[in-house]
Amino acid sequence: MRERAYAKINLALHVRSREPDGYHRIETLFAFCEDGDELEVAPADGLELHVEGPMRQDLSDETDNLVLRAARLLQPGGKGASLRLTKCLPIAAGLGGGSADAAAAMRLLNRFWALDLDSEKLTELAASLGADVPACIGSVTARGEGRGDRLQPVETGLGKMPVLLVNPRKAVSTAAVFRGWDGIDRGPLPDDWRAGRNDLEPIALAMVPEIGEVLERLKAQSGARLARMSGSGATCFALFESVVERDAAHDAIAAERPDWWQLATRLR
Ligand SMILES: C[C@](O)(CO)[C@H](O)COP(=O)(O)OP(=O)(O)OC[C@H]1O[C@@H](n2ccc(N)nc2=O)[C@H](O)[C@@H]1O
Ligand SMILES: Nc1ncnc2c1ncn2[C@@H]1O[C@H](COP(=O)(O)OP(=O)(O)OP(=O)(O)O)[C@@H](O)[C@H]1O
Repeated sequence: MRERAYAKINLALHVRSREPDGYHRIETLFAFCEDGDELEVAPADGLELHVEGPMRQDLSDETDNLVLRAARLLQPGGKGASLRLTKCLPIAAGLGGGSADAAAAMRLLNRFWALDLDSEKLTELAASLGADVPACIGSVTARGEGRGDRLQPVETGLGKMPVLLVNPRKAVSTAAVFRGWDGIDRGPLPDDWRAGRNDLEPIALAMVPEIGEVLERLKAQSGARLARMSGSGATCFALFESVVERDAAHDAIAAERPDWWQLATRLR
């Protein structure tokens, strides 16, 4: 049995207020790409996790991996599972990689252990693992409020639009970026998300100047409809009218910055 952990992007993200517990109330539009990490499960006596894939080395201690935390959350007495995670998404990148892994583990183990939890129950349980995990359960385009965990599916009309993701290989701490918010509410997420913003973009950009260069290069590509940072960065995305234009952009950026991470994908 396997599940894919779909890469998350925030098409827009507005920060509205800081709560007394330090978390922030946001309004965001989540979208998901058809590619990401892969998770497989096989029978075992206890719980075990093996990590492989190109981004494996950037993950520290495996015991606090979100996949195992998700598994422990659902594990019924006496059941085991051997999980294999193929880590393709960069870590601390604004793509919700760990959150997508946790959500994929919950969907997978719900089937593997025949727990029969509906997606509403999974989404509710997911909130204890992180703000992005509930959205990653369904992995469909949705408006998120509160911490990003109050969800409303929306139809954007974007379909399976081609997407290019670019990360300058600089990890960004989500907590540090939120701490940099100046407390100014710049207004709600508009109905037309294109007219929105990512309020975390200027904060992350001040911490990682390369984000400016990524955005500049994406915006300069022919056919790029919109380029914006995702989540707390540093990954930025651009939407393209055609696969040909997306792939041309990928090749042009790879030629100029072979050191950057890129993923040519589509919205799911
Ligand atoms: C930036 C986003 O990715 C946008 O989708 C999310 O808001 C963050 O999602 P996440 O990484 O799953 O976040 P969590 O693991 O819950 O929180 C990491 C840290 O980010 C900060 N945090 C997160 C979410 C939120 N609404 N306000 C916050 O201030 C908190 O300091 C928290 O300790
Ligand atoms: N399976 C996992 N994949 C990635 N990170 C994990 C995983 N398990 C635990 N983590 C930890 O979670 C932290 C955040 O990683 P993640 O890649 O999910 O964040 P992100 O891409 O910044 O997400 P966001 O969109 O919220 O900004 C890292 O410090 C990492 O060590």
